Amino acid sequence: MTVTSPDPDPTDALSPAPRELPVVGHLRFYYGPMDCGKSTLALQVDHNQSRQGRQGLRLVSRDRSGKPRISSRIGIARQAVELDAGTDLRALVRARWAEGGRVDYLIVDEAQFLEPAQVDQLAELADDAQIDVYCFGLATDFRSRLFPGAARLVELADELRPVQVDVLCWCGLPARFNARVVDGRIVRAGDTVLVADTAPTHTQRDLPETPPSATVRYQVLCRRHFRLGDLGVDPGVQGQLSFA
Ligand SMILES: Nc1ncnc2c1ncn2[C@@H]1O[C@H](COP(=O)(O)OP(=O)(O)O)[C@@H](O)[C@H]1O
Ligand SMILES: Cc1cn([C@H]2C[C@H](O)[C@@H](COP(=O)(O)O)O2)c(=O)[nH]c1=O
Repeated sequence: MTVTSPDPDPTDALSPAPRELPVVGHLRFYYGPMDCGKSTLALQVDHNQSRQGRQGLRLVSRDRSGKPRISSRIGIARQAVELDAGTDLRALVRARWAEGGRVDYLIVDEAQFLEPAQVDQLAELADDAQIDVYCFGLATDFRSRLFPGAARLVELADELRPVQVDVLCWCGLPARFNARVVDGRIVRAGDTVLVADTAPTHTQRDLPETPPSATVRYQVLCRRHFRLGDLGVDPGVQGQLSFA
């Protein structure tokens, strides 16, 4: 008796035997200059995840509002857990589990301020606890150097995604650089961390080599104008000129 095997499936040669893939979370870093919409995107991702019944935590470090929240200039804001340099992110997740909650995803805004070790903790949560981690933040500081937290994210993240919305330099070119402007002048030295907005605000503390209660703001520039330290015409003055 001859035994014939069933006709081979013509797709067999192309499809290897199905293999169970391990379930893992992903660590993603969405980055871009100030004012490009990172916090807006963070809140959109949170909204879309929770709408599908997934449970997550919103985390933030030093939001411009000075409050524990993720706030977007487009006008929306949500409460978040404030992180400091000593926060163990694995302990935060464990605490939520202990309360009987699930953690399917984490949203981390101002992720440039994370300690490198905290980024390692996020990678551990993605790999070992299958948590999807979405980080949003600046890549580079006012000297165009990678923030330590951003550098670690570049090293460890599964996906690096530049935020798609272009912010423009005063000359019209896309702006990737965040200049720090103190009392109207670009500065190149100082502390890495100085929380402020793109609109001028009075500093909360004295800055080295500047008068007390200076005004500080950030301005996004193209590489050429960042290199030259050329801030263009002050937008307020420009407005007065064009309507004069
Ligand atoms: N009134 C407005 N109408 C439309 N878009 C706005 C308005 N105000 C702010 N935005 C958008 O919000 C962006 C800033 O969003 P935000 O999430 O605060 O940025 P980031 O977190 O990257 O600093 C701006 O680049 C602009 O696209
Ligand atoms: C360039 C630069 C920025 N910062 C601060 C300023 C703001 O508080 C945040 C960035 O906020 P955004 O949501 O991206 O607008 O970071 C800083 O501390 N040091 C810097 O060099």
